[in-house]
Amino acid sequence: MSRPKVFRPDPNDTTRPKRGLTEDDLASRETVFRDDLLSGQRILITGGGSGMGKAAAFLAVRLGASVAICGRDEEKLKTTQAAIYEATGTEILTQSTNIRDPEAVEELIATVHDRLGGLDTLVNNAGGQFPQDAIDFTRKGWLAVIDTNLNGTWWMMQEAAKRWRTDGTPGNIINIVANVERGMPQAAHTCAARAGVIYLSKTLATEWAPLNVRVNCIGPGVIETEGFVMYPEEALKRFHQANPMKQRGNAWDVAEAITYLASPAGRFINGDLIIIDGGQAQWGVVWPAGMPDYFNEGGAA
Ligand SMILES: CCCCCCCCCCC/C=C/C(=O)SCCNC(=O)CCNC(=O)[C@H](O)C(C)(C)COP(=O)(O)OP(=O)(O)OC[C@H]1O[C@@H](n2cnc3c(N)ncnc32)[C@H](O)[C@@H]1OP(=O)(O)O
Ligand SMILES: NC(=O)C1=CN([C@@H]2O[C@H](COP(=O)(O)OP(=O)(O)OC[C@H]3O[C@@H](n4cnc5c(N)ncnc54)[C@H](OP(=O)(O)O)[C@@H]3O)[C@@H](O)[C@H]2O)C=CC1
Repeated sequence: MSRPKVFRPDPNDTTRPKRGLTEDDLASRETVFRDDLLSGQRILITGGGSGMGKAAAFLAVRLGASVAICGRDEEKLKTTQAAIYEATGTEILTQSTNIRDPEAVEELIATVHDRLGGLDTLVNNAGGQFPQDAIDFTRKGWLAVIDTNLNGTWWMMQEAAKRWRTDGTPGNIINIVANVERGMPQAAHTCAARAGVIYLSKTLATEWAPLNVRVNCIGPGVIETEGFVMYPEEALKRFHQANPMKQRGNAWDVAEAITYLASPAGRFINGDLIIIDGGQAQWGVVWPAGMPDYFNEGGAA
């Protein structure tokens, strides 16, 4: 199998299909949850302008929550804000923020408290990576992925918790990570960062229990979203073949799990990792987009 050494998506390539759930889907898709399940809750979702974060924002608003979203791209945030308003008549709060910048994170948490009157649940969903063999990572590339997924998530968690401690109010943190239990070739940087977040979360679940702050992670498998643009078409054709259900998940699968943890049903769940991957971790090869020839020669186990 020929594998590109570097794949850089072209933002102007209009030939690639648009992936992920549409705004109409997000506005009307059936949910198992009660209409007012999150009524009164204030929820901040990082990376809420697209993909799973956007789905979680739509669902939370539909279930009565006050929602804030952030991301780097202001236009993306405004588009999502307008779509949610059109679907529900509810205005969400947006603030463009790079989670890698601790001062911007400080401002974001302060704004959310000022504008929503507090914060009940923080969903750290912002993140991502590019596919590359680890040996070829540049220093800048490695640092970009670690800084976003590990440091950025940490700045958010720490700032939210400091405010909860000062105010003496309870808190709930849900970190979206990835399914890294067996590693993932061509995504070693993200595996390192996500493993860091998982064990940070397990530790803080205990350390912050006296503050009445719960911390959990959700590990999605391959979930079809706008973020798929980071991967070549050839690789995308193979993703579902590495799954025993021969399917990809969708953003709603993850949005409903976030909702479960944000709701009173999650009250006694703390320090855990919920995997949503259709069983991929239990089966098959760890290369989501196919193996190099080395592993195929003579038949892989
Ligand atoms: C062949 C395919 C095999 C795939 C198998 C493995 C992976 C499967 C994983 C499947 C499950 C996970 C799926 C998802 O997560 S989908 C969601 C994806 N969404 C995103 O990733 C969006 C957010 N991502 C980003 O914003 C960026 O990737 C990044 C996290 C790096 C953000 O950094 P920044 O904004 O600083 O990025 P820059 O563009 O400035 O780049 C900084 C340096 O990083 C290196 N780089 C960046 N892109 C690539 C690339 N495509 N290939 C190689 N290296 C890259 C590079 O050193 C950049 O610096 P220079 O531009 O100066 O060279
Ligand atoms: N889809 C999948 O199969 C899987 C995804 N994941 C992870 O789930 C999360 C959501 O992914 P998904 O919805 O698929 O993809 P998207 O690319 O749609 O979402 C990623 C979001 O993160 C935001 N983001 C990235 N970097 C930063 C930053 N430095 N500061 C603030 N916001 C940032 C982006 O917004 P903006 O560009 O505006 O900054 C974007 O909205 C990501 O962490 C992803 O890596 C994990 C496993 C599998």
